[in-house]
Amino acid sequence: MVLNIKNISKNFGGISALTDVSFSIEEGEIYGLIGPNGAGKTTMFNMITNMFPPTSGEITFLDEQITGLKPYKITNKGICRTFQNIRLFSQMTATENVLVGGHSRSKSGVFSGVFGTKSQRTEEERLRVKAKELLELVGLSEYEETVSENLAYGQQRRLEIARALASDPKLLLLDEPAAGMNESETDELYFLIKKVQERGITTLLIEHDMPLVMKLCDKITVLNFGRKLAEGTPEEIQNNQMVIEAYLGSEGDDEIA
Ligand SMILES: Nc1ncnc2c1ncn2[C@@H]1O[C@H](COP(=O)(O)OP(=O)(O)OP(=O)(O)O)[C@@H](O)[C@H]1O
Repeated sequence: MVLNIKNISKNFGGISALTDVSFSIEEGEIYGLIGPNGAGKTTMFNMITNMFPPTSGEITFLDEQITGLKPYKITNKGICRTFQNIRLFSQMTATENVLVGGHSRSKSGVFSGVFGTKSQRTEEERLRVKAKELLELVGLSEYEETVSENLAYGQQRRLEIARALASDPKLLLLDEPAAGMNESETDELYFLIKKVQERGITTLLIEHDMPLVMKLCDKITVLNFGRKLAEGTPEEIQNNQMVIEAYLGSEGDDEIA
């Protein structure tokens, strides 16, 4: 088991964003976390990365308790995330953005290679080779030197994934990677996430694009009003009456079946 979420609750003042949610993810899975708007999905990512501590419950990553660890320590252990809104350094090139991701786990600082010791320069070189390889993986080889704000929307989203992969995660958390993408960009994203899986990386995916979720995920947990409503394979989830009703009653435009 890669990740075990055990009885996680989170209250923000009077709001219960999550109530007693448990699920676990096996190695190599693409695991979907879905639910209507405000269901608590991003809050769950914030619990896993400890942006905020849970009110109660425990999170175990590769048999080690990570609840309460500092976010950078959680990254160092091998969990990396992307955000709902693009958070690239808009004036930096694609390569530089990926290098920043790699440096978040490297021993040397971002620019130390320029002035630093031989071993730091070797490390810098290693990260550059890796950045090149990751840009190829996400289909951005042609854009290595392009300033990220000049990339198309779908390309920026793929660049974010390359940056997250630069820290060599064992678990990748993707928060609505297909948001705002057109159909061909979403198709490319599908193949990219599959390629990430082939590398042995486990993915936890928040996504509103139901056809993509159903095609991609091995298993899914559905949240509704901060509680776990259902868990199962895409087929089980699509046929679950409670899930269908939760989506029909929500104001979002997701369609579960
Ligand atoms: N930092 C915070 N402070 C106060 N309330 C918060 C905070 N973060 C989330 N919430 C509340 O917790 C609930 C769950 O929000 P969350 O963003 O986790 O939902 P979500 O499922 O990711 O929604 P969406 O699909 O719209 O992104 C909401 O009622 C939200 O207002």
